Amino acid sequence: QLSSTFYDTSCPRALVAIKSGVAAAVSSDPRMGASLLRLHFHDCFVQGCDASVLLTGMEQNAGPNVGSLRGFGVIDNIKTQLESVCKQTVSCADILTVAARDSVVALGGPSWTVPLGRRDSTTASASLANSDLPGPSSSRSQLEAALLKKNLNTVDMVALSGAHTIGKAQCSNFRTRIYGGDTNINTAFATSLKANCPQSGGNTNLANLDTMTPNAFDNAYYTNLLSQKGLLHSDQVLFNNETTDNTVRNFASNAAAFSSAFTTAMIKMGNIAPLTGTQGQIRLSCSKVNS
Ligand code: HEM
Ligand SMILES: [Ca+2]
Ligand SMILES: [Ca+2]
Repeated sequence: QLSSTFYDTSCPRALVAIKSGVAAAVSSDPRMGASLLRLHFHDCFVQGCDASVLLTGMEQNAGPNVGSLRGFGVIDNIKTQLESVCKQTVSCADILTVAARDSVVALGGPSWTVPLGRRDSTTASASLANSDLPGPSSSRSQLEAALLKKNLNTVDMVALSGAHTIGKAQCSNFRTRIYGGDTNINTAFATSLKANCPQSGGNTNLANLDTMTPNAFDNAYYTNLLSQKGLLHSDQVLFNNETTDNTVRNFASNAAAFSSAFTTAMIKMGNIAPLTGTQGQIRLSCSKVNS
């Protein structure tokens, strides 16, 4: 059972330290907010929110993760600082969960209270990451199935995808979409993306997931979908003459509705299969299991 007051006596400075570590990192590199948010998502979907994604190797080498995840150094720095004030007390899984919330806040998004008390895994698995993380070419029903497997419903799915209001994606993840693979893409938008994402080569070249406000956590992601300017195939399937269209319209026109659905879904995602009590361990260093 997680509790928002978990560190109130054991490490009262924990939340402030995480917030200031995240704020410093995001102010020198706004994209870091996006990277930390994604790290938390990729953690929670594989074995639960247990910091398995932070262990060097293993899960980090899975398809959706390799050459793509960022932010490990920020988490390591925060952990080092917390170890100096509260020895072996604050888990890496909780640091990552709070850092995801603080990232959203640092980029102008909503805040919420984070339940705490997760412990850290002693294992990680690349094959589990490959099977449980949805990919950018997923259909809407594939996305729904991947989220349902984690007890997240369709509204949660549309809301969580709104995280793509910040951050970037590599050319290899949207090339098919802009070169005729999809018909539900704005022509001028596709043309503009081709300049930095050639048909061959340039696999790691980046484009903003939100073409309007890439460094602001707002509801512009949904407005983009209304004009077929979703960057990934898996973004545009949410607005494609389907049952999720009305939710997209609602979030595009009502920022408060999006904020409320997003915070609800983030808390649900943060509650996926945590290790608690005496399960797992409190790592001393987030990148490796205690020796
Ligand atoms: C619904 C299924 C999802 C799919 C298929 C998906 C897929 C992707 C892909 C392919 C990228 C680009 C990676 C790269 O090119 O290196 C990306 C980036 C990102 N994703 Fe997702 N994602 C999904 C859901 C989520 C969720 C639930 C969150 C968080 C709540 C999230 C947050 C992000 C962020 C913030 C970035 C940008 C990261 C950065 O700039 O470093 N995504 N996603
Ligand atoms: Ca995990
Ligand atoms: Ca935005």
